[in-house]
Amino acid sequence: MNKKTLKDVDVKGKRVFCRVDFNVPMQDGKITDETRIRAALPTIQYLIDQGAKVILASHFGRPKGKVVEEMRLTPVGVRLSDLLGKNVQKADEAYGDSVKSLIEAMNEGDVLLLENVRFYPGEEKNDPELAKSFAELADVYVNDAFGAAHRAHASTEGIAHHLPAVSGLLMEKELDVLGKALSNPERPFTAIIGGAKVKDKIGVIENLLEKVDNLIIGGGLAYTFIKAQGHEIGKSLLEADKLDLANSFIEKAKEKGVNFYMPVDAIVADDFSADANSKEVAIEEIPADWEALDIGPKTREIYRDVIQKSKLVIWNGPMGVFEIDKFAGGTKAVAEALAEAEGTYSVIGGGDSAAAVEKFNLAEKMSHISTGGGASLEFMEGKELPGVVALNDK
Ligand SMILES: Nc1ncnc2c1ncn2[C@@H]1O[C@H](COP(=O)(O)OP(=O)(O)OP(=O)(O)O)[C@@H](O)[C@H]1O
Ligand SMILES: O=C(O)[C@H](O)COP(=O)(O)O
Repeated sequence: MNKKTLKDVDVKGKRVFCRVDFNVPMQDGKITDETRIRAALPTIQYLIDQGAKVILASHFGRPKGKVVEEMRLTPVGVRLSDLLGKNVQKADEAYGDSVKSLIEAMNEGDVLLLENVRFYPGEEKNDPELAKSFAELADVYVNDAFGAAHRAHASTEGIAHHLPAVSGLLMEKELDVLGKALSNPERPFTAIIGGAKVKDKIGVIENLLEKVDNLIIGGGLAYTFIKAQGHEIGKSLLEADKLDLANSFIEKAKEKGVNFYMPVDAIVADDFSADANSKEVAIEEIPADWEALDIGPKTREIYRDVIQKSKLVIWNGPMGVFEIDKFAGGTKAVAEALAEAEGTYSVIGGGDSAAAVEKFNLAEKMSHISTGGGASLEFMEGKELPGVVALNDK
């Protein structure tokens, strides 16, 4: 990476504004998945050990520039204190005099968690005044929020123009793993693309077709490809305006010598629900009134085989409606194939695929699970991430 990292600056005794992504799933005030908090610990612990005054900032949810009581970072602060084994002070605001006084009282190695930065309208607008107000709090800026690096906001981009700005350890690791995979992949290199819509994956498919040896398609978006190839798909998800695009991807794969894999069978259901009737059918035999909600057993075998022969696999998007057990088998089969494949480096591109791997208790078996959903997707599209671009060059 050509950007400065935490190891390139001296933070002893300095006030460090450290942007993290503590946007964790929460239900009734309880954190339901703390992966992102744990992923930020190495940077926070490093700053503590170096004797920095650690000022943590994060967004949470989408409060749209207003204070929303349920979106305060208080529960995150409590959990972070437990995980660090030391007191984390929680501010009720994210800048201004009250915050400055709290910082003045800090000793080296102390940790302060600011309030949700999205309570201020200037955050998402990347308001230069708000960026300055954040910068006034500190001597050094560390961006460890890979999950929010695709957003050009005041705490992810604007602030970097006012302070020495470096990446944190998580940011560095994410960029290293994903960057190496895309620029210098071990081969055979396979991408597995699933999820609901073709629309969301156009850029990723386009970019990956230039790089991979195998492209595997699954999930709801697969049925637009199946329809484009002339098969009836019943009530399965269809984006009628993407049929030509789907065919152009298949053509491009042929031209590039990329093996393009689509489902050969499916689990179809007469309703989108847990108690629907369901059955296995060949892909050319999806009944008119049924919808395909998962890849079938023959497809799973083919995909497993490709995975096992790959040296590197990037996976983004589930193979079926994995939230419903009946239609989780295809996603689980892919996760298991990745877990069992020896000598295969597996990169999970965040979001729903990461949630699926967690659900099947296979997270430990993956080589790298990205903490970014949208951010990893944009990275895989080949886009530059504003939160990274703004950091100081080496
Ligand atoms: N065959 C299908 N029919 C309908 N919905 C499907 C099908 N397969 C998968 N899905 C749904 O697609 C959703 C995931 O798609 P989505 O594109 O939102 O996620 P993703 O690709 O993981 O992206 P992100 O990283 O942003 O979370 C899941 O909720 C899943 O139930
Ligand atoms: O959850 C995420 O993908 C990041 O925290 C970014 O959140 P956002 O999509 O609300 O900007």
